[in-house]
Amino acid sequence: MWKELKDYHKAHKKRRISDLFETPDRAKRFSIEFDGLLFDYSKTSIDTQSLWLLLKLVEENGIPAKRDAMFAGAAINETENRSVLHTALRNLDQRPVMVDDEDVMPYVMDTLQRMEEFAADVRDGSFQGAGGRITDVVNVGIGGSDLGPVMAALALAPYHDGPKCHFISNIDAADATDTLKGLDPTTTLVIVASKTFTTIETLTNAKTVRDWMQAKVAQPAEQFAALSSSITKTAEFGIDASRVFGFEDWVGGRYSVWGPIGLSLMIAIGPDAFRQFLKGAQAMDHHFQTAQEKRNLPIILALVGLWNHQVCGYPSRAVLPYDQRLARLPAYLQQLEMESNGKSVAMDGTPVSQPTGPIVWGEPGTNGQHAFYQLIHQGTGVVPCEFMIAARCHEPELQHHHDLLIANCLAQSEALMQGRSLATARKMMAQKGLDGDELERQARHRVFSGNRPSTTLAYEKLTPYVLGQILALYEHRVFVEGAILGINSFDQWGVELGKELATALQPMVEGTQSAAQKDGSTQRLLGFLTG
Ligand SMILES: O=P(O)(O)OC[C@H]1O[C@](O)(CO)[C@@H](O)[C@@H]1O
Repeated sequence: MWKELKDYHKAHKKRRISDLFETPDRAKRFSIEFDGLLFDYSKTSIDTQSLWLLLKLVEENGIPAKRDAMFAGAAINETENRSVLHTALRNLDQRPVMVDDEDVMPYVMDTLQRMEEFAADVRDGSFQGAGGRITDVVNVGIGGSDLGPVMAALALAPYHDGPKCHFISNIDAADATDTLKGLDPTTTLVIVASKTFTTIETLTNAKTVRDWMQAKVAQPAEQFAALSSSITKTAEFGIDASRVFGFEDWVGGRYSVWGPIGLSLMIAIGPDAFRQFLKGAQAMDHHFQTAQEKRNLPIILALVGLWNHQVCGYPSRAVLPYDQRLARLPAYLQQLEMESNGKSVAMDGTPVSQPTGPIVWGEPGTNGQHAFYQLIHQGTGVVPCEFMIAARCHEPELQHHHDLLIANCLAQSEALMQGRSLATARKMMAQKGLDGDELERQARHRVFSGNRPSTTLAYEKLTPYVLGQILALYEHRVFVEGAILGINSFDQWGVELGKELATALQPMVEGTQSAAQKDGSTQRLLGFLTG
């Protein structure tokens, strides 16, 4: 099917997206409305025929069966022989989910209840620090043990009514130093978040925070909680089992915000709002499992991605939330998408036949407009843009800001599609009184080629429920893209080599081992940095 798709794209390369709107109901036919969301992909070059071909990819690759296998607990993470069951964490109906003939739901619900009880105790002051009621929570984690709660805590800022959340992730001492500055160790709760509890950044930071606390608190371990799948290692660190919230290896790090890794978020927004977050994701799970393929949001979002990257050959995609509180969403999606689908071999170990995941990047609008949009509009490459925007903001008294935000968001996708012709640019310059060569020269700088694809995901308001929907939508998009590409979206071997080499380099940096075996560049840099 790839060949048919590429041939079709080639044959219609010159056609403009704006011309596709000659079909009067295009905006309706190439959009999906579901549960308060509107996903518009009519401003892409996908037409009826290419959509049909793309849907064939879904059929040919057995996506419905693969999806059902994931939800049912099959070990689809074949390189680690693991099930992939982050969906179980938001399976609030408690439909049984079997792993090795055992229903995991009682464990999931028991952990959720323990988290809720602990969060309630922290929020109402039943759980106290040495200096009294907890005022601040510091989550120490990295990657999937950081990005989800960081992103969601910012996204849901209007719902915060608990202690303030802080996050330390980087091994750079600046992160711990700057985060702890101004915090009172006697009223701070530290959550050490690490699935494996072996990650060097997290363990180093956790020890540093413990030392910081030790100066003022006699028993710092009593103000520590842990989120991990290794109860042995958390015990070795000295954290009491009553404050350890576990999850199994069938929850991947970048898919883990729904369970214990979301504890800091739950403490900030409260257990009820956290349940709403889970409910939004659960609604998306249900939609993904039941909606017809061509009306299925994750499937269509995945197909748009495959069309733009694998078929049209655009190397990256930009995530552009017109929602300041989604400022960390691009970073979250970078891990979700690039750690999942940045692979070079198929499930069976043979080289892939298609390029795999694209580069994902982005920033919120309107800030991005005053930074990199120049390249998006007039650069030589095409960057498919994924806009996001809420119908309503949390600040009704500042509605005029939101009106401008909406106008800007819609203006960008319109400009990307329509562009500005040389004829129009010439007219503009003539109106300015230019003529001859100077008119021509100036006009050419003001041409926008247009015909650049974008999608827009519009939602009612950024509530916990909606955030849950959006994140689950993107998770399933990653799954569909990965399954169609035949790769394993749930391992991350590509991060291992760097970790191994860092461990080997440490004694060389400390000066206890010679670097003579290293390449010339590494030796010279080591000399400069440590000499
Ligand atoms: O939660 P852990 O085990 O500390 O791992 C943190 C992160 O490290 C990785 O394993 C690799 O960067 C991610 O997949 C994971 O989210």
